[in-house]
Formats: sequence, C-alpha cells, structure tokens
Amino acid sequence: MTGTLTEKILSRASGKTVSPGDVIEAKTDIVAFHDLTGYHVIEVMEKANMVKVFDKSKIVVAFDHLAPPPDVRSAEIQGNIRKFVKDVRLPNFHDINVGILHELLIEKYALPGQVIVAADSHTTTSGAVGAFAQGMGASDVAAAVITGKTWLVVPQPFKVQLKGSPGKWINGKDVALELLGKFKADYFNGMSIEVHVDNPKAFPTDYRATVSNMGIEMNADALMFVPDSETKDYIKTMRGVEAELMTPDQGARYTDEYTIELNKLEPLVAAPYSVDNVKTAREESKVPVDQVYIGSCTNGRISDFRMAAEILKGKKVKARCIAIPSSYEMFKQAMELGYIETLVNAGCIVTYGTCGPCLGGHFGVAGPGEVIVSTSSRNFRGRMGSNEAKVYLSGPSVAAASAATGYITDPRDLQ
Ligand SMILES: CC(C)[C@H](C(=O)O)[C@@H](O)C(=O)O
Ligand code: SF4
Repeated sequence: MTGTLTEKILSRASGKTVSPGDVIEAKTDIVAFHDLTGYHVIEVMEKANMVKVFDKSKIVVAFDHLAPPPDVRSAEIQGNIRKFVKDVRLPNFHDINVGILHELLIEKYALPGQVIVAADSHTTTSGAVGAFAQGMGASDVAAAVITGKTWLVVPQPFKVQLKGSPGKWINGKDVALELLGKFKADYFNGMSIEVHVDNPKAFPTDYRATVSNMGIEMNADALMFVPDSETKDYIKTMRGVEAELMTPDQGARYTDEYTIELNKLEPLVAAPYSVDNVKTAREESKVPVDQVYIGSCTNGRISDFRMAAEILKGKKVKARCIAIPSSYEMFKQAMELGYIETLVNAGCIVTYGTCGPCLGGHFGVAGPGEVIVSTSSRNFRGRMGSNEAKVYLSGPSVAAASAATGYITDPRDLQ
C-alpha cells in the first residue's frame, strides 16, 4: 500500500486499510471540549444517562470562550463543568488561567498520527503537528467521550507543497489567505489537505498552526502538515517528548496538488465579509482602522508576538490595540522576551488565555461602523460584535503595522 498521511492515520485508527469515501469507525486518541460547547457535551451525556468516560487520560478540557467569565451565566456554565470534571476526576483540565483549547492541544497533547476530535470547528489546528484533527458537534463529541470512537468519512487527499522561505513579514496567515483567495471557501469540502514543507525550519510550527487552524475556513475535513524535523523539535522543546513521525508513503496518490513559492507571497488581508475576499494589504491601504486585535488560536503564538513587538517597538499606536497571547505559556515567553513590555509601552491592552474578541464575546467587542484588523479566523458579518462593523483578517505584521499608523498597512511601507 502507498498511503497518504490521511489514509495511514485512518487505517491505523480503524484497524483496516481505508480509501477515500469509506465510512469508518475510528479510535480517538484525544477527545476535547471547552466551556461553551462542554456545557452541551455534558448535557447530552446526562440526558442519555451515560456519564462515563472511555479513558480519563485522553480527555482534555479547557476554559477559553467564556474566560474569565464576562457575565453570571458564563460563570454558572463554568461552575457546572468544573463540578463534572471533579466528579469524573479528569486530570487534563485547564481552568481560565491556562489558555485556548487548540493552543493547549498543540503545546501539550497532540502527536503525529493521532485522531483528535473536539467540540469546536478549529480543532483542525492540531494538524500542525501531523494529527488528523476534526471539529464535531456536541453529540458526536459526547459519544467519543463515552466510547473512545467516532465515525468518519475518509476524505479525498489534496497535496499542498510549500517551497522556499517566506519573506520577513510573511507568516502562516498569508499562506492560509493565499489558499482561500485562490480556491475560495468551499473548495476543499470533503477533502483533507496535506502540506509538505520543503524546508522545515523556514516554516515553523507556529506558522503551521495558523494554516491548519484556517483549514476549517477552507471547509477541509482536516489540514495536516506532514510531520518532519521541525515537528520533532517543537514537541521536544514544548514537552520533552521524542515524537514518532508518521509520514505519507513515497508515491502516495493525491486527488490534486498545488505549490506555493513562499518567497513570492505578499502580506495579505481578507476584507469584509468573507475569509476568501482576499486582497494585498497594499490594495487596502487607504482604509482607516479603529481597533486592532492580535491574538486567538489562529495567530496568538510567540512568533506572532515577536513580529508585532518588532513593529511596535518605540512607537505609539494610532488605533486601539488589544493583544492576547493564546496561552499562559505564550504570555510568559512573550513577557520574558520583552514583547509584552514593548506592546504595553506602545499603548496596547494585553491579557492572556481568552477567545474574547475573536468571536465578539467580550474584552473588546466591535461597535457599529468600526473597522477592525484582526489576526483571528473569521470576518463574517457580526463575528466580532456589531453587524455594522467591518473586520479585515491579517497576519500579525499587518495588524501591528495598522495599529502603528491607524490605516491598513503593509509593514514594508512603514517609515
Ligand atoms: C463557539 C465555537 C462552537 C466556535 C467554533 O466551533 O469554532 C468558535 O470557537 C468559533 O471560532 O467560532
Ligand atoms: S480563539 Fe476564536 S477561533 Fe479560536 S476557538 Fe476561540 S473563538 Fe474559536
């Protein structure tokens, strides 16, 4: 058999050789939920009178959407989930001070070759380390929590090849937006995207996580990076673990493929109101900006804060700027490296470990008529607050440069 990564992972997980289109039952290596959907997952289990867990060590719970609770209802929901976690004695529980679920999954749990399901669409993020990771609804996740199994349709594999090295201000977001601009938001429906990186160190795990995260915006079932030396180093550095790499076989057959020359990419944005309304940042440079958000499970990692700090060093922001590293670990690293100090001196508001403004939840909801530049995942109408707000998605360099000037700005155009 000459399998793709998708086929190899799903063959292992189902105990038989699979092909695209097969409906399979797969063993799950990690099952996860957060506060907002966890509430429903537990409700489904309770209503079915099946409050049991297939393997406590394989369940991950994190509070992020409602962290810290913005209202009484959120505090109540978190209280109920805390009680569940305590009653069932789940060891992998992360309260409001640890981070966004998807960030914690790649920092602490996900491994190449695993099957991961979680009650959140951006579960694809764990594809950054070569896991087949898919978001599911609360009932499917409840079933996986109870049985350790899930059902899947084996997707059609699509290959993306990344060649060369990206320019100074380019990161994973520009690759994700390049794919969205080229193929549009529904093209990859029923497919899994496998990204092969020619030069592993030129495209680190932080960047990969952004692309995998946006896999769901492309409608892909999964977006996995073929694990390589960079994956091994990342897992070793973050957890001290030697990861085993599962990779596609030589000669694996893909439905189609597409090559991106990283050095040709320009800083991109997705203009309102769609993730695939992609333009260069320069094309939108006349647009005045009210608020900038640097953070989320899409782009809240240390390399994002490095870029933002490099741009904002010694400057004062001209648009309100909210900056939220995606976890305690990312915040701590950013603090130790001086990035938090740089951002605070530039006039940014900084906290950590919340989804907050990404989904218009709290900590900086967009008002009517406001223009927001955000490093997060989605820009549809109403996503970050008012239906009359306009959200432009970008990577951290465009976001920070836009905060510095008060207009959408390509970082290469900064004085
Ligand atoms: C609230 C949750 C169900 C949702 C998701 O599934 O993605 C959220 O995280 C988002 O980004 O829109
Ligand atoms: S940060 Fe945004 S995209 Fe990520 S899980 Fe939270 S709401 Fe969803």
